[in-house]
Amino acid sequence: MPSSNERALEKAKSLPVDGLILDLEDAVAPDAKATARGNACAAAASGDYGHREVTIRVNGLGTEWHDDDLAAACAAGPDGIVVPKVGSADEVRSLVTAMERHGAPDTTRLWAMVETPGAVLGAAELAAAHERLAVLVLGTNDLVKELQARFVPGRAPILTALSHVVLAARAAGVAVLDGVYNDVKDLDGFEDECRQGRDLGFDGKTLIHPGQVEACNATFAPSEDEVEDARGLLAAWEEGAGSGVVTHEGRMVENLHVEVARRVLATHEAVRARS
Ligand SMILES: CC(C)(COP(=O)(O)OP(=O)(O)OC[C@H]1O[C@@H](n2cnc3c(N)ncnc32)[C@H](O)[C@@H]1OP(=O)(O)O)[C@@H](O)C(=O)NCCC(=O)NCCSC(=O)C[C@H](O)C(=O)O
Ligand SMILES: [Mg+2]
Repeated sequence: MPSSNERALEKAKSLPVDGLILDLEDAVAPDAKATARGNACAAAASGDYGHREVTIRVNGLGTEWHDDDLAAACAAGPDGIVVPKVGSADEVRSLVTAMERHGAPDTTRLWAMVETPGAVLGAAELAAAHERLAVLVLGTNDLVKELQARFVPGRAPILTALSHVVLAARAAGVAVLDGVYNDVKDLDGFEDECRQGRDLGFDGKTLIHPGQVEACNATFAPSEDEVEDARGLLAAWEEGAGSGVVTHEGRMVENLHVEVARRVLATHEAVRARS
């Protein structure tokens, strides 16, 4: 959300979201940058956002605001500092060095936005560049712009890039969030895109409007059917204790499927505890 929008900052205290990105970059006009920076840092330091992870998206490397944004964000100590248009593993390492120089607490992780062709192509190295890097966030608006592609339902022009970044994140063991859906009035299209992101392996989706929260939560949380199926699969596995393979609902079950079922149930429990 734009950190210049005080009503949005207030509203976020009651939204059922896992995390907040308080933006200083593209959602904030140049003459509002300083006010937005002050708002975001005060919000991050306030402790008013409960369980929600609070992050600040600073302006990108090389912009006139980047150094001041980064210094202020490090002092505020949010859960994460989101840096847009990170281009390479070297940039990740120099960002971490700068965070340390500015005295960021260890609990403040780096979130890198992948939104240029170079970053997508180098995503594996970028994702593994430093242990302080915790999350990759797709910037699909910038990516479509840089590719000179078009927004189309189904996102065929950027599917290769989306999957490539999920592969890189999984290989490095960092989380990965899908990009935003711009048409805040088109809930059907939004739901389709959430489902696609979930199917591709994303951990979640970045949102731009409160009206998108419910559908996103419903898509990324395990459904009742998935939970039921996971419980049945674990029961079948326990019944067949000792054999390397059993069947559940006609499907082969091996220990890797047991791991998946346990993850489904753990996610379900985490969501239930939250709600
Ligand atoms: C998209 C919007 C400009 C729409 O704004 P608006 O028409 O004012 O929304 P509503 O009147 O429907 O708002 C209703 C209430 O909800 C609050 N609100 C609106 N948006 C948010 C939000 N993001 N977070 C929290 N609260 C929000 C309003 O204040 C209203 O509250 P109240 O009056 O008290 O009822 C607007 O939604 C918006 O600005 N969205 C965020 C835009 C943004 O953050 N952009 C940057 C991130 S996306 C990006 O950068 C992409 C990436 O880099 C890439 O390359 O892809
Ligand atoms: Mg962008």
